[in-house]
Amino acid sequence: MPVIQTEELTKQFPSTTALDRLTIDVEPGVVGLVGANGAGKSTLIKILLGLSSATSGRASVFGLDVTKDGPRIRERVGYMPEHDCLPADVSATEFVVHMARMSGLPANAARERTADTLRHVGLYEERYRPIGGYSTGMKQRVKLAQALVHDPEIVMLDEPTNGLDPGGRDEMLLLIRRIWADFGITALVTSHMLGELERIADHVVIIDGGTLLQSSSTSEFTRTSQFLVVEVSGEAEAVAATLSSAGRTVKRDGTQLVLSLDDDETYDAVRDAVAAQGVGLIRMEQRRHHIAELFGAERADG
Ligand SMILES: Nc1ncnc2c1ncn2[C@@H]1O[C@H](COP(=O)(O)OP(=O)(O)OP(=O)(O)O)[C@@H](O)[C@H]1O
Repeated sequence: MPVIQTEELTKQFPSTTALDRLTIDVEPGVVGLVGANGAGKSTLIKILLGLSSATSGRASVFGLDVTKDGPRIRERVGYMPEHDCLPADVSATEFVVHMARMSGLPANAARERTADTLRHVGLYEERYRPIGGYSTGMKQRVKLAQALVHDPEIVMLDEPTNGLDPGGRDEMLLLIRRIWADFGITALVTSHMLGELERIADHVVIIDGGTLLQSSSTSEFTRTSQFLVVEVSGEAEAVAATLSSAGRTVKRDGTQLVLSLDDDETYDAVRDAVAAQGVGLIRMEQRRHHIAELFGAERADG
């Protein structure tokens, strides 16, 4: 059963249509919600959480209507907001315990769950230091911890890698993947960076100007293309020349050769050319699409 469903969901602000008849189904797993700045990602999350109301259309979480069942939905959902919203002068432990208590956990359970969750996000050592002294990466982890502390069934994470350096981003992505893999908590993750979600998401929903561009499993997005990528240990130029003179269309891409996969004999042609040049064949495989290719390379890196 889908955990999130929307039907013709529309959100009209006075000067802009943030969501325009958006219809999506989200199945359990890690789900990437991708779109450029202003695409409508945060607006969708806020409607799902009952923080904002739709102009028209319907939305449900666990089959519960967001307009009628807000409190019951919020009991089962964790939310990590996009912007910095943490008090500087309290520790991670104090803050996350407070959020756990707000979710209805008794004092002892709140303390235990806080310790477990901060350990899970890698903040156990620093848990008694004031948040004001934390790095951006540590603050993002506190926000993630408060979203997880009441043991939700789904977490909605709005731009969790924002402001992080490449190492911090990788760590955050790994943590998100583990939320699903280790605890079975569905994660709806927004990002304007397509490449990073491709690495961790089971399913990707792409929106643009509030409308759905595509919703597919990640493997469907990254299906194989009609190009063969070849890497050789010796002189790639000579191999390329041999393939060209055998009538093959071949391009150099750095140290790799990329051939149009015209027919089954393409593989044999590569083996022959490699043998003729006396070089080693390191890799020969069908190239896969990257989700970012659908949108142009410039958006792939944010
Ligand atoms: N409270 C509001 N009042 C008026 N317009 C709004 C409001 N909130 C969002 N918008 C507009 O709705 C559109 C969608 O915004 P939204 O924040 O949902 O996009 P987003 O995909 O989350 O982008 P970002 O990553 O920049 O947050 C934008 O054009 C934005 O300016």
